Amino acid sequence: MKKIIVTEKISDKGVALLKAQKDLQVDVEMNLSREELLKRIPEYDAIIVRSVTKINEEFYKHATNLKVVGRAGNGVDNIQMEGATKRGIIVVNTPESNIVSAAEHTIGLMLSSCRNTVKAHKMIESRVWNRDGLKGMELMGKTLGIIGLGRIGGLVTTRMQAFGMKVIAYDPYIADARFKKYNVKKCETLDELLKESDVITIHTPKTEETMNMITYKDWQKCKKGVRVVNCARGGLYNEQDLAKAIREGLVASAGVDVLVDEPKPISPLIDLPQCVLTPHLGADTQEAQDNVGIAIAEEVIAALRGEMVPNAVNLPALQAGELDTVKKFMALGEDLGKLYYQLEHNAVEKVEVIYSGALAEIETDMVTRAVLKGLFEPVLKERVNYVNAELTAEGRGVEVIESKENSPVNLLTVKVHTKKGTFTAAGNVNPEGEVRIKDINGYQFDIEPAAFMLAVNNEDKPGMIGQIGTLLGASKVNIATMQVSRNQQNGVAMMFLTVDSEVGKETLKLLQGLDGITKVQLIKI
Ligand SMILES: NC(=O)c1ccc[n+]([C@@H]2O[C@H](COP(=O)([O-])OP(=O)(O)OC[C@H]3O[C@@H](n4cnc5c(N)ncnc54)[C@H](O)[C@@H]3O)[C@@H](O)[C@H]2O)c1
Ligand SMILES: O=C(O)[C@H](O)COP(=O)(O)O
Repeated sequence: MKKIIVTEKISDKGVALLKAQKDLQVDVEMNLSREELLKRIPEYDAIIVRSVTKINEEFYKHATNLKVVGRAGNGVDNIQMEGATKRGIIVVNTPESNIVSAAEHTIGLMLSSCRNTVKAHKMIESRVWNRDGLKGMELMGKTLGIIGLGRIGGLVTTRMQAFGMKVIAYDPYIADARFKKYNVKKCETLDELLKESDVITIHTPKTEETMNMITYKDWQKCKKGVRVVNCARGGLYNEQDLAKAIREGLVASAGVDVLVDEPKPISPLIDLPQCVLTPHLGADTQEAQDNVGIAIAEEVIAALRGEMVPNAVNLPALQAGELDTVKKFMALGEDLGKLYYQLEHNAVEKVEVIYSGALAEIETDMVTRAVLKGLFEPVLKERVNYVNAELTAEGRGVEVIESKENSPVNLLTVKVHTKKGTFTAAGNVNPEGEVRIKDINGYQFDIEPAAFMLAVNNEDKPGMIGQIGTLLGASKVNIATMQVSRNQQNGVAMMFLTVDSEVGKETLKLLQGLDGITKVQLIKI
């Protein structure tokens, strides 16, 4: 039975969904110390975390059985991705599930910091009714600078346009079309945004590039009295520098949901009355947490069962509509890949994956990964999977070339190059949606892959089929299908059989000894 540990609070609905799975054991352990977690993690196949648990190299070294990291939320900066990928651990998150809550909280922080709401509340709490020093700033007509026009940046844009703000944005990684779609002026540089904005809101991920993106000298470039909101990640601006800029009046206010040292409540911003702070509450609404909990439960369950997961962070993204088509070609690619090491034993130097005809139109990245997974599986077993298939090839010095060909025929061809020659296998998915192997080393077939198959090379002469059938019959192996192919009369022919059960070593030896049989190999798919 696979085991999942949940180390941070996710919604009851998410936990209930996990617990409803009969083939999974779920442990919710929210108060484990780091030491306890590292001690227990070898038992688990999957872990579900939020933004606090650090999934780093130290963690992976202990997580010897781990297959899935589920991030119940959006940002994955607490998860070291390279470590997961090289170990074949799939990382899944729920990027869309809490973005509305995060956008609304951004706006809440913007309004409350621009209107001194918290300072005013504190005064009333101490029974003082005094409006002096509490004058705020209206947002209508002001310029809002959005750093990072992604999902949340986009939601904040449309909402603040409704407030009558002019929105400008800096995001060097997105196409101009997105700026147009949101009717937002594109800033070519961060400086341009800093100079023009009355209010700045940050919505980038935390990366090496975005850490400390805004420092003291940058606040000096801004309009005096600029306001800032950060509902993205702690550390995107330098907190010491922002505090200095606020104390000097360069920045009028800050709305802050995230701190660089969180969850420790340590920051120079905390003591400044111009700041409104919340303890990373952007995603903390009933709605977002229900969405996130259910979504992460579904994804982790699917990933543990080896199914395709739409939000796998360390796998290529697939659109919902593509998923079904791609899945079928992945099955074909994996089967073709699996043939090589079961039929040949030479070290692989290069793999070519050729997509012909309509296949060239599909999203091929996952299919190529499936070919590589299938190729290495007979020798590496479960150590290779879709996540680390490309890295596995690279690590073994295998060059991978993917190409697309115009052709009237739809075909997926895998060519495995070795010092001793090239092995070729090709196939397609027929109109009924069934996988078919069409060609092995130039021998034409139409084989429906099965769990147990026999590939036989034999002299092209009478009596070959009969001998094989008789021997397998005597060994109580039932033949499901049998196809014979040859390139030339009286040359070497190839037979391909699917059988209903495993063929024992003894039977294989007897088959190998039959007159005219040159090679017999058992293939397991
Ligand atoms: N406070 C919360 O509770 C909360 C909730 C959800 C998300 N978040 C955080 O909000 C942030 C945004 O989330 P999202 O879903 O909108 O992400 P997203 O990936 O949809 O958008 C991020 C955008 O930032 C841009 N970007 C990256 N580097 C940049 C740079 N150097 N300069 C300018 N732009 C850059 C990207 O091109 C992208 O368009 C993330 O950091 C996420 O972790 C916080
Ligand atoms: O990235 C996110 O989803 C938000 O920052 C929320 O983080 P949390 O799950 O720790 O609240």
